[in-house]
Amino acid sequence: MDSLIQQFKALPTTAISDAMDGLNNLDSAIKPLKDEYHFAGRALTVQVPVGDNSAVLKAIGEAQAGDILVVDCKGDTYRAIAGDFVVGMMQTMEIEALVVDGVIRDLAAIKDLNFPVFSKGTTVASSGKAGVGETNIPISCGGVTVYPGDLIIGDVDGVVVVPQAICEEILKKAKDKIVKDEQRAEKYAGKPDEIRKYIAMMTAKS
Ligand SMILES: O=C([O-])CC(=O)C(=O)O
Repeated sequence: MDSLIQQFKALPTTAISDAMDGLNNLDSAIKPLKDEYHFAGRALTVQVPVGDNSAVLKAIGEAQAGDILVVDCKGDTYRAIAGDFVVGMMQTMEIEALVVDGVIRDLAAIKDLNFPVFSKGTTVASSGKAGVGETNIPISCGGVTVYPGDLIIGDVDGVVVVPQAICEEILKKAKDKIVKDEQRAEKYAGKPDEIRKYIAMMTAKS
């Protein structure tokens, strides 16, 4: 894992989101299958037509170790973009995580794999495999434009996308935000008088 990705992984998504004014987070309906999942990596983008996951298979074949598969399936929640077999292949090919604006199936078996999946939930129906769809193109996933190679970070609070061109700037802002949050917590924790002053300041009419 390169140093930039490692540094992003050390931060909570909330701080990264704050550094981007909350404007580049995926729809909050896209959640981790387990609370402890936390990933960071480069996006390998996938666009599929509703109900067909051929391009997901194509992406698994193209992936580099550490990639995050980010799938735009137009928010469809009827057909699964992957089950335990497809997710198992992602794990074997050293993909780091799957993020999809749709659903998966074989929930229990996927949880047993301990592979980070972030989705809108589960279904029973599988996808067709007609061979259409694209990889490595700009997509829209969960309301956010994702370009191949963008940084994508997910944890229990959600998923945030950092465009490649502003990675360094956002990393610094997110680190600064964490320091500020820590200083604020220290200033107010266990100090009712300070809290009253803070509330008065924040609610004063100008
Ligand atoms: O093959 C599929 O598309 C979905 C599936 O059932 C699996 O991955 O196990």
